[in-house]
Amino acid sequence: MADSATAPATGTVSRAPVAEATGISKRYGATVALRDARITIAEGESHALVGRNGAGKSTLVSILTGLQQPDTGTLRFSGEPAPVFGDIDAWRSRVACVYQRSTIIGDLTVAENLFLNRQSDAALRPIRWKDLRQRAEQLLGEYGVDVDPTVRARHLTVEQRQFVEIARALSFGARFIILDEPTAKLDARGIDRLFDKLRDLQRQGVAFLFISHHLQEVYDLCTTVTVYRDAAHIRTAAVAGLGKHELVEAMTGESATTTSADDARTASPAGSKELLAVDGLTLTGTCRDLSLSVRTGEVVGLAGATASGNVQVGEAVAGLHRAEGGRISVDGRTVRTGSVPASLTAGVGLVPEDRHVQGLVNNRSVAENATLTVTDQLGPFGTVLPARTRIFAQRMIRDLDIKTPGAGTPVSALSGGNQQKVVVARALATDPHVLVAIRPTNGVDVKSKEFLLARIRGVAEAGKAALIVSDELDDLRACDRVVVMFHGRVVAEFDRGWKDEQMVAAMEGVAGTPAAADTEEHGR
Ligand SMILES: Nc1ncnc2c1ncn2[C@@H]1O[C@H](COP(=O)(O)OP(=O)(O)OP(=O)(O)O)[C@@H](O)[C@H]1O
Repeated sequence: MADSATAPATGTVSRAPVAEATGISKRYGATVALRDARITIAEGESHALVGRNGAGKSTLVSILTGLQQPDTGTLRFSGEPAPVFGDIDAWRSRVACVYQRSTIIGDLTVAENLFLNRQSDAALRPIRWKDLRQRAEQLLGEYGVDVDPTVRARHLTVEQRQFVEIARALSFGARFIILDEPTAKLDARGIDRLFDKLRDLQRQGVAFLFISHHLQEVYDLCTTVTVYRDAAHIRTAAVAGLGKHELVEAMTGESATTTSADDARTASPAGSKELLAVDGLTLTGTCRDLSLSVRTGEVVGLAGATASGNVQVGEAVAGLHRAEGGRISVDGRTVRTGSVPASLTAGVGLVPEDRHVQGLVNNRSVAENATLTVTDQLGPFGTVLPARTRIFAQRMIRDLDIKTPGAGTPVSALSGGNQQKVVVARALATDPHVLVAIRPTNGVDVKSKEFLLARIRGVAEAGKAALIVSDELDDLRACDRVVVMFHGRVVAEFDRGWKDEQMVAAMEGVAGTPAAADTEEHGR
C-alpha cells in the first residue's frame, strides 16, 4: 500500500529522516518477529507504531535502539549509517528510549539516576556531589521537569519518574525518542501532562516514535501512523486521513466489526445473590469505611485514578492487604483479610496489576505459568503430570488466542500482550467465584481486548462474579455497573450508558460530579 504521510510540504528544505529502517528481518528460532519491515521517521515528526500483540513492535524498538542486531536490513539516523553494534554512547546520542517498565532506580536520588555511570567527568575522578546536583537542576530545568534532584527516586510518582527518564534519555543528545507504551501506568491527568510535555519537545524539534494500544492516543498526539501486522509493515499513513475502522482493519487484516463488549452484554440474571460483599472496609492510608457489593452474574467496575485506592481495594479482596476495619465476605462467608491462601480458598481469583512483578515466572514455560494456580488438578496425590499440564495449557492458549510457538515456550519469549493473556488465563484456571481483575487489558491490542473482556464476562455468565479494577474506559464499558473511587471514597456509581466525559470527571473527583446526576437523567 502506498505511503502517504511523509512527504515534506512544498517549499521546505527536505532533510534526511531522523531514523530510517529498511528491509529489517529478525527471527527467534522458528519465530519470525520481523519480515522485511520498514519505518521512516521524519524530523520533528510524531509517528505512531501500532499493531496487534506479537506484531513485532518491541523487536523493532530493540533494533532501532541498538539492543539487538537485525538478521537483515539497514538502519540510518539523519542520513548516516547506524553506529556499530555495542557502541552504546553512539547509539544513545542518536536515539533515546523510554520503556513501559521504568529503568529508574528507586534507592538513588534523581540526580544520581540522571547521571548514572557518568557522575564524574573522568573514570578515576571522585564524584562532586554539588556539581552533580547543579547539573541535574540544569537538565531538569531545560526540559521543564519540576522535580527536586536530591530526593530518592522511589518517592516520585510514576509520572515524575517518566519525566526524569525522558530528560535523561534526551540528555545524551538525541533528537529522536521512542516511547514504548508510555501511558500504560498513567491516569488521565498524567497522560494529559505527558502529552503536553511531548508537544513542547516536539516544538523544540524532537521527533517521536510512539507505541500504544490506545488508538485514541494516536489520534490525539501523532501525525503519522505505521501499522505492522504479523511481522510485516502493512501501511504508513497520515493520521488525519485514516479513520479508526480503517486503522483497526489494517491492524487485524479483517474488516472491523461493530460488535463490542457493549453489544455482547446480557442483563444480570434474575434471582441473583450477593457473591462479594465489602462492608465498611478501612485500609490504612488508602480508604475508610468503604462498601461495595457484586452479585452473581454481574461484572462490576471499580474505577479510579492512580491515587484513588481502587487497586488496593481490589488487592485486599484478593488477600494482599490486611484490613484495619470492616469485613470482606464471599458467598456469605467472612474471609480473613491479608491472607492470599484464605482468599484463594474462598474462591477469589486475581489478575494482578503488574505482570512483571506479581504475575509471571519468567523462565518458566507458558504451560507452567498458566497452570501455577491449579497444580492440584494436574495429577493425583500432589503430583503434576506433564501431559495433563500441556493439555490444560493448550486449551488456554486456544481459548485466549495466546500467540506462542508452543506450550513449552518460556513466557519471557512472548510479546507483552501475550504475557498478559497468560496472567488472565491463570486467574481463570481456578474457576473463581469472584474474579478480581486489575487493569486486565493492560498492553493488550484492541482485538484481544474484546476477547479478554468477553472471557471475564464469561465468569459472570457462568453464575459467578467479576470485579474489574481499572481506569481504562474500554474495561469499564464492559461492566454492568461502575463504582468510582476518588481518594479512598466512593464518589459515584454508574449503570450502563454513561458517557466518557462523565466517567473521567468522576475519576478526577470533579466537584459535585454532574456525571452522577446526568446518569439519572439518562433514565437508568
Ligand atoms: N527473545 C525472544 N525469544 C523468542 N521469541 C521472541 C523474543 N522476543 C520476541 N519474540 C517473538 O517475536 C514476536 C514479536 O514480538 P514483539 O515483542 O516484537 O511484539 P509486539 O508487537 O511488541 O507485541 P506486544 O504488543 O504484545 O508488546 C512474538 O511472536 C514474540 O513471541
